[in-house]
Amino acid sequence: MRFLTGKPDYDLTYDDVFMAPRRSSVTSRLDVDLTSTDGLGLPLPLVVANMTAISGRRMAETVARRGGIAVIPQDLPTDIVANAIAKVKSAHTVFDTPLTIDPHATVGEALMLLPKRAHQVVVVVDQDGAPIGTVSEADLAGMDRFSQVHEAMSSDLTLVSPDATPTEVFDELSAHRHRAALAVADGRLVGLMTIKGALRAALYTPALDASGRLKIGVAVGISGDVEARVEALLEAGADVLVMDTAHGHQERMISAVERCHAVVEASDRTVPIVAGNVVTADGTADLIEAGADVIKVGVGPGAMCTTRMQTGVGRPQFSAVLECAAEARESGKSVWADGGVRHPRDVALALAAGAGAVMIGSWFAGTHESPGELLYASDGRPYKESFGMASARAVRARTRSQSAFERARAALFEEGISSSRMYLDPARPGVEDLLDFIVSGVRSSCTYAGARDLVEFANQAIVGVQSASGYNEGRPLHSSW
Ligand SMILES: NC(=O)C1=CN([C@@H]2O[C@H](COP(=O)(O)OP(=O)(O)OC[C@H]3O[C@@H](n4cnc5c(N)ncnc54)[C@H](OP(=O)(O)O)[C@@H]3O)[C@@H](O)[C@H]2O)C=CC1
Ligand SMILES: Nc1nc2c(ncn2[C@@H]2O[C@H](COP(=O)(O)O)[C@@H](O)[C@H]2O)c(=O)[nH]1
Repeated sequence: MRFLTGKPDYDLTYDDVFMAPRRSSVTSRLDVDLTSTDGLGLPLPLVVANMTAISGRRMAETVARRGGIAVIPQDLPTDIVANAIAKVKSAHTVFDTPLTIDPHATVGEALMLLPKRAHQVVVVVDQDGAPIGTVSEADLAGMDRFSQVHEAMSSDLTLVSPDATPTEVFDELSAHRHRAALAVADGRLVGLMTIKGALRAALYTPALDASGRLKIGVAVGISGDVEARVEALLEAGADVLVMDTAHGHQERMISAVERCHAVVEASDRTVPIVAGNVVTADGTADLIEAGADVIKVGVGPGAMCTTRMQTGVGRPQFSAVLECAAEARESGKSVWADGGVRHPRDVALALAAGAGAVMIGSWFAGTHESPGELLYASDGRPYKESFGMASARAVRARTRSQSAFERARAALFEEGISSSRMYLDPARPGVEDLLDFIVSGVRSSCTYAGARDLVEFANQAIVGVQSASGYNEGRPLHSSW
């Protein structure tokens, strides 16, 4: 990447910069290869942040099916994490995991299940797991909540083989005008695919491990028994270990990364270690020396973050990524740009600055796949609650096993928001809708830079610095002025 008119001597946020188009021989946005350049080779350079309100197993399997990866937060007990890993590893790599219900369950129960997946279908299965009907919101509308699901279900089903290609499923659904195809093996329901899902399955490549199962990452904090946690996570099948703390450039962290590295080296697994968060070349170099493969960059840009206001510490994210990525490259390593992403352009700019992948948290909180319950505001808008991992709420949960005194002391140091409403975008209520949105933006950015892949993109991007009015000029107007 080079600056259009020279590098300024102050630091820049994503909003401060723009990309200039340049001569290109890339004729189609579909010719761009978005494989991550962080050494993980993810087909999609996107990572779901290790935040309790955002990253659970539904999120993990959905994002991995489209080529990215989710990181399960460090606050969860290891046995629960192992269970989440097992579920994701057993999920179908092409078909969605269906929501299922007993025919004698109530309409109220079906209505509770529907928002759990963006495909908005619940499959009615018999005691042998065979599909006998489906219900959608339209089928349940106006029904008594205590009536039974079999009274509302539609039993005209599109059944396909789990080996059917996305194009075959697309054609079947178009022909039958059905919402979802049900994949059945040996009479049992094994997956579900909507028409949009079929299109996506044809366009995206899943992120798979060496055994052809979906990938998943897990975070490890620096408090507690790092070695025991890492050993257990390796055993459970985690594909990436993310050593994570607010101040990644501290000696306790460096020691934790060294110990994590030693456990991985002694195991029979080759699992990359991501460590952070830092925002300087020195921090990057120290974590790489300790054994990290990827450095997580970002102090204070996160939507749930109060660090900069509390402490004055942090760094504008574009400059932080640019500097840390350059430092990591010197050792053949890479960085994840973590936090502050609110538009597809921010992802493109992070990749232009040299990030190997981009980590997103809060933007994905307002989706069907985030772990929280779907709630409704007084104006009827659906939302999910989100909170920061350094908020009083998260600290209370993390310190559950400590003494009352230790908990009270820890609570003094909150650096995050305890409650925020992340509204579901009516046009993009599922995380895959957001992935489509981001991917189309980033593919297009690459072609403007004449880049066929993300290595070329980071080499060829030309970035300029803009004023606040320059940024505002680029914002669309949804009504006249
Ligand atoms: N990217 C960002 O800008 C930030 C991210 N976070 C996220 O919040 C989560 C919790 O992180 P964290 O608070 O580190 O929790 P941890 O539970 O991992 O604890 C951090 C440990 O480091 C010590 N420590 C020393 N200096 C600091 C410091 N300046 N900030 C925080 N801890 C310090 C703490 O000791 P003691 O309590 O005694 O001081 C504690 O023992 C993580 O997911 C992290 O990524 C949090 C803040 C900023
Ligand atoms: N200072 C804090 N930073 C936090 C907290 N919880 C999470 N985070 C960081 O934000 C990113 C995600 O950023 P987003 O803009 O996409 O939401 C996450 O990965 C952490 O690094 C917090 O409580 N305080």
